[in-house]
Amino acid sequence: MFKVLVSDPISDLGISLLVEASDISIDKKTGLSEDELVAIIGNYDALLVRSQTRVTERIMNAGKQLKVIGRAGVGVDNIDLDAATKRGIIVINAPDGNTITTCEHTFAMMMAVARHIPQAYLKTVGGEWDRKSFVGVELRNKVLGVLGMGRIGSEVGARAKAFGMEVLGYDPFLTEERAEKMGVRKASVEDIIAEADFITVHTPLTPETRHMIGKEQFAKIKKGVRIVNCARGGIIDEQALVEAINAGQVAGAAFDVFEEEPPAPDHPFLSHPKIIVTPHLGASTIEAQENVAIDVSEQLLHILRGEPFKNAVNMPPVAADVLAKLEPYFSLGSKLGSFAAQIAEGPVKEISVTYAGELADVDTQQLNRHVVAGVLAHHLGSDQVNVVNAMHLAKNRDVNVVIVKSHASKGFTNQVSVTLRTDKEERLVAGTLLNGFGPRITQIDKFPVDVEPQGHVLLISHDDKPGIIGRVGTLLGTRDVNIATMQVGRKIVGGAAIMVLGVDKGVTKPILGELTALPDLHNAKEVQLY
Ligand SMILES: NC(=O)C1=CN([C@@H]2O[C@H](COP(=O)(O)OP(=O)(O)OC[C@H]3O[C@@H](n4cnc5c(N)ncnc54)[C@H](O)[C@@H]3O)[C@@H](O)[C@H]2O)C=CC1
Ligand SMILES: O=C(O)C(=O)COP(=O)(O)O
Repeated sequence: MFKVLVSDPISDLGISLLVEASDISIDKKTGLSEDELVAIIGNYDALLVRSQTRVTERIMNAGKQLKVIGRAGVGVDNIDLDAATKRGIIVINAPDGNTITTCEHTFAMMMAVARHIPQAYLKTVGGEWDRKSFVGVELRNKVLGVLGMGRIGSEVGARAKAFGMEVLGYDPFLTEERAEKMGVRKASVEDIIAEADFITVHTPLTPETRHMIGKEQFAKIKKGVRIVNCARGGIIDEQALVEAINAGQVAGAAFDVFEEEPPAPDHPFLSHPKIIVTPHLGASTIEAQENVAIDVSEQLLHILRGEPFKNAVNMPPVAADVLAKLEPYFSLGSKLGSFAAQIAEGPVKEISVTYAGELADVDTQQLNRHVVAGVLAHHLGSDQVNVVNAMHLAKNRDVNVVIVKSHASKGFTNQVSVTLRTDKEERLVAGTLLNGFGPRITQIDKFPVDVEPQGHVLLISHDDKPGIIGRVGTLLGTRDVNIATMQVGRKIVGGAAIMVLGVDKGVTKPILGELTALPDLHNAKEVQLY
């Protein structure tokens, strides 16, 4: 049974998939402090949050069983991603489900600031009939500057055109071609500062976007501009904005998000007549909350059940068609890595993975991680290593990872070869997926073999001499070790050879010692593959 903690208000309907799953038990505990979370997180396999819960390194360290953190929404700035990656905790989000809702909130805010709706409402319900103070402006024929033309920014741009606005878009990834397709003018931040009557920001908060509009920009900004922020507090310098409004440079602002949430009671925005605010409501519609909760619940289930999943925030993205090609190789890849790690002596310096055949043309990043995780799990423990932290751990330990692609496949449609270089030796284990037979180890060092990578495997190196198979069989028999399968590999008659035995149970160190002491036998190692 997997235990999931929901620590922010998340749509019940959206998480019904989890509620109904027989292998999941859910606890909902919202509004917990960091200390309270630290005290209970050790019981949970997954944590589901929105933006309120700050998922700190302390919480993750206490979450000994924590495998996945699900963010029902876009921004993951409330989650310490580095700490999650280090600990191998997968972080997923639901980036698509609240795009339209947040775009619509941006328009609600833009129109509200253009027509002074909140201020007029307050006066009217207070008993005043003031029609003079609230003369607004039209959106039509105005220039809208959109900083950040991602999911939400693009939707805002598209709708702004319906209002008759001219849209200037700035985004480091906005090409001339895409801008043209969207009917948007590709612009620089400077163009937008100089020309826009309304500016709306839709970027994440990063060191680069922090105070993207600050003192310097306000000094040059078009007089009378109105500014909307439904993305993240801090993209616009709050203090500089207040000064620019007070100086008459900026006509008004509408903010859904704050540098610190909730803002302190004496935050200047809360009492400013020209600034309207909402309490981070951008994603708060019934539809968006259902969408994001469904998306994140689906992914969470896959991850907890050990099924392949598409995207994680702390892993490189992989396209569905690429995933379909790679997925069958995940288990083979980690077993090859594990096999190689178990036979190689000495600390690993380099993991070299060669993909031959059709895999040579596929983006194998995800598969690389499975191989590397397989190698490292042998040394660091399978509970410590997974596909999220494998590359990070390798780098931290100065283990070089080399990926080689080759179209020569030695007769197999695809072959994955893992070579480990330690400070003592170099070992190679290669394998393939055989149609109808599943994964197979096809080569160990220079010897071709055909071995199912499963269970307990004995790898014996010996001289190719008559009688050796009998001696090994007899010794194992007298020690009550049943041989299920046997393969011998040699390059030349009478030369060096290997024997690969599938055995029904683990072989103890003393038995391995006895095997090694047999005449013409050089080494015996047990490899466990699960
Ligand atoms: N108020 C709310 O409740 C909500 C807020 N958000 C926030 O809205 C923002 C946008 O969300 P999405 O559109 O879904 O994200 P997105 O990732 O689709 O778009 C962000 C865009 O910002 C661009 N960008 C990055 N650095 C930039 C820079 N220095 N200058 C200009 N553009 C830059 C990126 O290239 C990307 O195209 C995020 O910060 C997200 O957390 C999202 C949903 C709800
Ligand atoms: O999805 C986002 O980035 C948001 O900011 C929405 O936050 P929320 O889920 O409403 O706390």
